[in-house]
Amino acid sequence: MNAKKLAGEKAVEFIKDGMIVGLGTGSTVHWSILKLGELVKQSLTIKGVPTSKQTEQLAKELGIPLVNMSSIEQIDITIDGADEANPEFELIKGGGGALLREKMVASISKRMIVVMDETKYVAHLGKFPLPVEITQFGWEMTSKQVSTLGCEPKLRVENNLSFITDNGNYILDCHFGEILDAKRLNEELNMIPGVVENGLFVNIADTMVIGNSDGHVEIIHK
Ligand SMILES: O=C(CO)[C@H](O)[C@H](O)COP(=O)(O)O
Repeated sequence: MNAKKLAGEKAVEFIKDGMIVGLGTGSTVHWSILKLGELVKQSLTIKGVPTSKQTEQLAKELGIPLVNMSSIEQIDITIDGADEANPEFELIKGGGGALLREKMVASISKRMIVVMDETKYVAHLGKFPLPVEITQFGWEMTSKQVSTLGCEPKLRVENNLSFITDNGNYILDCHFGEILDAKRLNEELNMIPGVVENGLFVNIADTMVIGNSDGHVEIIHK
């Protein structure tokens, strides 16, 4: 059983006619977007707010009408994946590099539904290195300052080149070990000049849809 597909498709059951829907990024929410595309072709009327260029392109190909963030006040529901989630509904996101737009979209959503397979649901965050988006300008200095919080930041590289986000920034992947105070680390990271945003989502998600390889789907509400 494809656990990501199970979770991704299940989450779409929360979407109702007329909603503005935040469209996350990644291989799990991909299934949600495909399903939404199918439903839109039938009769569902929604407007999507994409969290990355990749998602924007997919939504356009599927005929999902899109709306610009700047022309709306609020999003009804955002569906997005996560790299890790704990029972406190705290997340690490940004494995795909879309964390800034993902956090902006989720932060104006009445509800954020996280879709994942069971391997992402963990007791403590921190096995997955925390992505931190930083400006290209002065990145070495920013990296040094991030390291003082207790990690060895690694500049993300793709195809032998520095990875560049949709916003023109770099990503540091930061292994902090077990993150016991996500709220504090989130605040401390974002206080560093040069840090644009980090992948910790605290007090944002309210529903988790977890697909299991044995075929069952668990839905947990905050
Ligand atoms: O945060 C993300 C992208 O920035 C993704 O949601 C996260 O990496 C999970 O991806 P996937 O569903 O492919 O495992």
